[in-house]
Amino acid sequence: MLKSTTGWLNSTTWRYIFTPVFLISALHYASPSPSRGLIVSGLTYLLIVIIIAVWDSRDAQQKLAEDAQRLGAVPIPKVKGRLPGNLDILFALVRGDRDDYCGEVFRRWSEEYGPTYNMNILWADQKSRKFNEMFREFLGDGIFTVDGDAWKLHRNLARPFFVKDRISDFDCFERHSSNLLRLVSDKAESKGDIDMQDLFARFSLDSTTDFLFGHSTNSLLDQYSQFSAAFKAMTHLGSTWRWFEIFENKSREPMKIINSFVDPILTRAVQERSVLLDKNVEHENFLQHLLAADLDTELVRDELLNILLAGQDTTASLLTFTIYCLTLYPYIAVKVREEIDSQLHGRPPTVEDIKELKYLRSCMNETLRLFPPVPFNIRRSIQSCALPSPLSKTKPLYMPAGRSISYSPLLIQRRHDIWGSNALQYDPNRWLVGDAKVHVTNPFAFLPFNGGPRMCIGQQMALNEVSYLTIRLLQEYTFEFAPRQGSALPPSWKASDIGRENVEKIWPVASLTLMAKNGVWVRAKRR
Ligand code: HEM
Repeated sequence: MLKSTTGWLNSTTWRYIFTPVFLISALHYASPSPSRGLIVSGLTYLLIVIIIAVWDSRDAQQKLAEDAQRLGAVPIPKVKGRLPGNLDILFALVRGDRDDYCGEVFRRWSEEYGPTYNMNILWADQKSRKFNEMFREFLGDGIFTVDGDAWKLHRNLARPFFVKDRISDFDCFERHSSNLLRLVSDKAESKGDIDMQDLFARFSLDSTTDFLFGHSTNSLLDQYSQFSAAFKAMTHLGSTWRWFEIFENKSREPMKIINSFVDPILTRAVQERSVLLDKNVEHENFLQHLLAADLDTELVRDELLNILLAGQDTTASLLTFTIYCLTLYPYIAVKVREEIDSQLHGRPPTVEDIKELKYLRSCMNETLRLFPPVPFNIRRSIQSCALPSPLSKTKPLYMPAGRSISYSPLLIQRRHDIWGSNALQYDPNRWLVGDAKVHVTNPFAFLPFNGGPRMCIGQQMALNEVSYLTIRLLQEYTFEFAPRQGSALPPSWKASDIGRENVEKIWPVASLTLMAKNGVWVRAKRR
């Protein structure tokens, strides 16, 4: 279990508030003049707090140094800013997020300090907050937001539903693919541009709700889908909105819309729960699977929203960047289409077909490598430990307990020392020969679905879903990139010899997932 360090009556409160206030009150009353007493008290308070803070900090540093020594580890290199508290580093982060290519600001620091560094903002390592504190209202307690034994319970409960038969429900993919193809067809006929990012977000919302609830949001059939907008709003509120909640609860309206979809389905399913408990009854969707496990209704609701969040944006992101890469490299699109045509001769794919389409899979892997849907991730150290040093000859790095550790699949998967001199090139062939071994020998070299025990549970389902829709699109259309007015890239990118700036036609940005700023606009032509 994770430690709780909060509580208003802890030793910090005593040291910084109660004790100084007690001393000051004593001084104040002992003083002959009230106004002089007030000034003396104020200054004394400040002095006491500074002394305690310095004392505490020295004490803490000493303890950390001893712990590091015990583990035979050295401190992680600290980024050296120019302003006190590394405030300029904080500003650089904000500026980088706004103006630079996704992750570029971190890449620059890694050139200076090595691949692992401590940003040391405001004189402190970043103490972490639990994910569920950030998304409490939206996600409650589900597989994504809980840790320890509670997580194991959720994982064991969910896993059996993600078996081959379930995740290969191509009828579900076909229903929503044909809705999407109809929209593409309309635009192809009118020679209009299409934002594929928007269509893919709706497609994955519709198919994932279908899979989870047995009811689809059908947002592809409704251009002004309220659910789609509300879900987007909730996932993008992230961690900061609570600070502004004093004036307005920004989650109230979107949550009302989300609940108006979820609650009636849940109520109906709960009424039919007794049927689901019969072992001979097959469960058609994840909601029924959870209800049959006799879970509390609120927990069922949380779990469904957790998995909807986990599966929707990520799948949409992979679809978006796959089509983007195929328009950016038309000669690769030609090869993928040839492979699809020779395997399928125009019919929709089966699971077995998808296994045979090795070049398509290589393209998806290459897209996941250069444009991982979760480009940044975060972990928390429960206890202090020694991390293996990325610079092999030095000692391991010391990680104190209770700290946030951010890592970037996007940067790791573009590293030349791991992926070779052509690391930045989109080269599906690397998955067919030689380099494919990289992620076998080092499972953390390629981690779009994460690694370790919390690895994505929906990986195979996502790969089936993305393959299915990509095949259906390529069977019927060719796609050309359509530059969009008002979404020009920074002029400096063309001349840049760093990263992929000079080849990109869209601006990849990181929200919770990787997206294209302003969308991915294409023109479709029927084959
Ligand atoms: C291309 C699509 C996808 C990508 C790239 C992806 C990626 C990831 C990543 C990186 C994690 C680890 C998150 C963390 O612990 O920090 C994760 C977890 C998870 N994913 Fe996916 N995911 C995808 C699709 C899906 C789908 C379609 C589903 C289900 C419908 C799903 C369900 C989950 C669940 C339930 C977890 C939490 C696992 C746990 O904590 O034990 N994902 N995914």
